[in-house]
Amino acid sequence: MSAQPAPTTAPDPAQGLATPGQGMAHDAVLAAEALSLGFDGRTVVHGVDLAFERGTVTTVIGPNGCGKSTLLRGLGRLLRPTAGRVMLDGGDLASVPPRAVARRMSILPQTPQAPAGLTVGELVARGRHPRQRWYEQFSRGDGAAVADALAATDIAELAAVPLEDLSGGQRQRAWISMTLAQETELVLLDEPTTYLDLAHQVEVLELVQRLNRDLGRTVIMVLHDISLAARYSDRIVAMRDGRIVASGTPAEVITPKLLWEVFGLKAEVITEPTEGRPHVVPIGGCRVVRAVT
Ligand SMILES: Nc1ncnc2c1ncn2[C@@H]1O[C@H](COP(=O)(O)OP(=O)(O)OP(=O)(O)O)[C@@H](O)[C@H]1O
Repeated sequence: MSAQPAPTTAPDPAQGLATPGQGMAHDAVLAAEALSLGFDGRTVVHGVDLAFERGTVTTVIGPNGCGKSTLLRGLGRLLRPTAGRVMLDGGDLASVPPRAVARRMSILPQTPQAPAGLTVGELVARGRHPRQRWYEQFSRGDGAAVADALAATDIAELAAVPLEDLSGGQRQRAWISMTLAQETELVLLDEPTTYLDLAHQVEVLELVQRLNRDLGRTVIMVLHDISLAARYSDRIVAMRDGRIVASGTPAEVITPKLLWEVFGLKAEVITEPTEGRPHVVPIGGCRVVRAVT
C-alpha cells in the first residue's frame, strides 16, 4: 500500500472513518487491517478494519472489558497483532523503528507508571526523549516544548512536585502534559479524563480540540462519557465483544438502539443546544453487558 499524501485542504470529518470492511479512508494516517489482538492465546480484538483520517478526532466507546484499551494499545504498537496489521501512512507499523514511531505518535495508556520520586517537570521532559539524540543536551527548543505542555495542562506551578504527591486529577494532567511535549502528529489517549472533575474533563477535551483544530493533530481516544465523546469527536467507534458494532459521526452512531445493543442501556438521545450534538439521557432499566470471555 502506498503512502498517503498530506491533505491540501482541511479534512472533512464526515469522510473520516471507513466502516468495517470498507478498507482505508482516502487520507488515512493510521489504519487497522483485519487486526486481531489478544493475550495468552485468547483473542480480545477480532479482525478489526478501521481507518483514521488525518486531522480528525475519533473516540472509541463500549462497555467495560470489550477491548477498547487493547485496540488502542495495538494501534500504538504497545501490543503485537496476533493477526492482521496496523498501517501508518500506508506502511506496516511493525516495520517502523520504535524511535521513529515515537516521533509520529504518542500514547497515554490507562494506567501509566513512573519511577518513584520523579517530579512533574522531569516526567514531562521525558516526552522529549524520542526527539533527542544521545549526544545532544536538552535544548532550548526542548525547554520551550516542556513549558508549553505544562502551561497547556495548567500545571506549570507543580513542575517541582513529585508525582506521588499529586491528586489523581493533577497526576492525570501531568501525564497528558508529557504526551503533549512529545509533539507528535498522532495522539492516542486511553481515558484521559479519568480522575478528573467535570470542569477538568471539559478542560482536557477542549485542549484535545485545540490540538486538533489549531495544530492539526490526529487524535484517537477512549472515553466512557458518551455525551462528552459526542461533543468533542468527529467520529465515534462503538465496540462490543472485541468487534466494531458501528462507526461514523456522533449523530449516526449514538442512537437509543445502539446504546441498548452495545451497553444494554435504555436511554433517550436528545440534541444538546450549543453544537447540536447527541446527548444521552439514561431512562433507567438496563442489562449489564459482560466483558469479552
Ligand atoms: N495484559 C493483559 N493480560 C491478559 N488479559 C488482558 C490484559 N489486558 C486486558 N486483558 C483482557 O482483555 C479484555 C479486554 O480488556 P480491555 O482493557 O481492552 O477492555 P476495555 O474495553 O478497555 O475495558 P475498560 O472499559 O474496563 O477499561 C478483558 O477481558 C481483559 O481482562
